[in-house]
Amino acid sequence: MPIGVSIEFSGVTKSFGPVTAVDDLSFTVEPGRVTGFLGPNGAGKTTSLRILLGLVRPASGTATFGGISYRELPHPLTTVGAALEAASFHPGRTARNHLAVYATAAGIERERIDAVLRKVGLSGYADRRVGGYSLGMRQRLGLAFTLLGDPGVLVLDEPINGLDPEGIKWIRGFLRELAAEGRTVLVSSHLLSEVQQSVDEVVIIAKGSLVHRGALSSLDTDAAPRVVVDSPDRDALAAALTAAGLGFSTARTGLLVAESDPGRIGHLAFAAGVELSSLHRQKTGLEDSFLALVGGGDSL
Ligand SMILES: Nc1ncnc2c1ncn2[C@@H]1O[C@H](COP(=O)(O)OP(=O)(O)OP(=O)(O)O)[C@@H](O)[C@H]1O
Repeated sequence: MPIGVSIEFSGVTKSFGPVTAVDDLSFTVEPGRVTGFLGPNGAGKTTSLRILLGLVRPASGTATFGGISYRELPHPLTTVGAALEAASFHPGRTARNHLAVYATAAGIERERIDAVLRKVGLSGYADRRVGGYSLGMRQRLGLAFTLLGDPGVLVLDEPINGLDPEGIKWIRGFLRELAAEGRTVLVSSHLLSEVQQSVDEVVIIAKGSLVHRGALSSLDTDAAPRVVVDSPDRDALAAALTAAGLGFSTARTGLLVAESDPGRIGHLAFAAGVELSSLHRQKTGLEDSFLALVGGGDSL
């Protein structure tokens, strides 16, 4: 079993004309865990992964596998398995045939083909034409390809995109299994909810910059505590909050106040003669914390 090496981004910056796609990005991804690389559409995830895989040259900084850039790896296919875009397979050829072409080109022995097909649950379909495969089966074949060289590092761009519920359930277990085998698994997604059940760690970027790095559970506590309060007379409530020097934003269910104690808001409203229709501490789910970090607004 190959040992996973860490993925290291250090001060990576890349612009396309006036657009800064990746901005001084630094983080490390460790083996033995599934790490979610998260951010809204356009945050710079794909560009970062393309830089990591030597497909795009950064303006500055380095992205390496244990200190070695992809292009300098002596055996790239046996070190890193990567699936960036939805793989396109010739519809007239079988899964086995596709993998055989790559295996031959990379000098990988034929036994690996059956091993990877088994691993992704495609053994029974190995000799069928890919044209008849469902999207989920194609995704599995793409993953089989990434595993062909038995790499210690897996880099997967939006692998859950487009999968049906059964496929999603399968891939969650699959990613966990790969990490449990000691591999480094980096999985990008623009939806935290999509990968929440598969990842141990998160790297969150927005507008090309790192906004959060830590265990998935760290997202729960990082969100600033807030109180949600509403009144039949919102304007009067807003005026009372402003007069007390409290910052707030407006959400569908009320005003979100940068304050952890609902009692303080209740007292303040009472003192200002403002009737309240609701008052509670905001329940911050992981998704709320994520959206707050990436500037996605309030999902209340
Ligand atoms: N080849 C390119 N030429 C010009 N602009 C680009 C190019 N590649 C990416 N960009 C821009 O860089 C920014 C980051 O794009 P990127 O695809 O890396 O984001 P992303 O987080 O992967 O988003 P998505 O989930 O939508 O793919 C976007 O503003 C995008 O329009």
